[in-house]
Amino acid sequence: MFFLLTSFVVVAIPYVIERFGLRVRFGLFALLFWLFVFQFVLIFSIDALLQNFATSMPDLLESMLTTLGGFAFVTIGITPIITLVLAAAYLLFALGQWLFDRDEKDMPTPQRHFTVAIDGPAASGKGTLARRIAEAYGFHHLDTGLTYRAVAKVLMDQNMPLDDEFLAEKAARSVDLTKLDRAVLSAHAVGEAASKVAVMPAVRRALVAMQHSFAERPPGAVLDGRDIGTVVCPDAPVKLYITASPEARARRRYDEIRSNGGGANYEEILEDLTRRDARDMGRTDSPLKPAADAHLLDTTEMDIETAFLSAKTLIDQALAKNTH
Ligand SMILES: Nc1ncnc2c1ncn2[C@@H]1O[C@H](COP(=O)(O)OP(=O)(O)OP(=O)(O)O)[C@@H](O)[C@H]1O
Ligand SMILES: Nc1ccn([C@H]2C[C@H](O)[C@@H](COP(=O)(O)O)O2)c(=O)n1
Repeated sequence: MFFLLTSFVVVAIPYVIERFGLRVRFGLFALLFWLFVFQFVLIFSIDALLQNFATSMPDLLESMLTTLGGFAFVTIGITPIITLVLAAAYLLFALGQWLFDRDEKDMPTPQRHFTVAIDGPAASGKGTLARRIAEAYGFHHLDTGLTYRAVAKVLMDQNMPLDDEFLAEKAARSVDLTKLDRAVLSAHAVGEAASKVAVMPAVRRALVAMQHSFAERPPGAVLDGRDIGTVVCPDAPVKLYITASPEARARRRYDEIRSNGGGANYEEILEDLTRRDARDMGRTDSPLKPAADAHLLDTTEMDIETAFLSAKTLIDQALAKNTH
């Protein structure tokens, strides 16, 4: 029993090395190895047998058998050598494969990215929420409204008309995402002009291309605007559509301007927001609307932190799905 068990373990050793050490499935090396051992033992046994047999024979027969034994040893003896060469070649091949696989595993996998798309009307709180999410998750943030404002600012600075699509497209192509100055671009007049240039398809095409590549930055990006979930990032795993009543939004904008030391008229702001909503929702190209799979978040009665916690639940769920 002990002999049987030991023999089994010895026989299994080359297979174990091959299967679990080099992670090769076939067991070819083990087969060649044992074939070699078998051939080797067989040849020596035949040779020894013939030599033994020959000594008990008359001289002539003995020399014939010895010659035959030697001849058999040389010719049949080649087969274990061939087997050995084959086994060695196969072992080298398997070793190479193992090293190659290991190198491939060590290679950095393409970096993953995660996109949060946020849309909504002016002053709904999407920018505030986007910044909060980006900060919490270490994601990049792009306020796409600033890109349209940047186009409008270029045209305004050069006294160019706001309805010339050719000039506006040229301005759009010159936008540098790293140089969007919120302080300069947040002026009321720039926002009004931005809403006008944003209706031009050529401008949108140029800006959407930039926004789309921004969305692919690892480890993740949060983009807020009007068409992020519908056009810029239709495959985003999390899409939020933020709303609030026009009155609540006008109140927030009013408070914002006042707290920055500016003068403001609530009625005028409300009127302005309503006009802006109509233009953003009514244009033909990429109108403001929730994507079919967007989560609606009405923040009229919701403070910033509660809005963030609602978004966080959705993002955490999507992130958990993404890693499985
Ligand atoms: N849930 C909220 N409750 C109260 N105030 C809020 C809330 N969310 C945002 N605000 C405030 O409302 C104002 C407008 O918010 P924000 O700039 O984020 O809106 P927006 O949708 O990005 O606007 P725009 O499209 O014009 O850039 C800010 O002063 C912000 O602090
Ligand atoms: N993805 C976007 C972002 C903005 N716009 C337009 C609509 C707005 O009237 C204007 C300025 O945006 P804000 O900075 O106020 O958010 O830009 C758009 O069409 N698409």
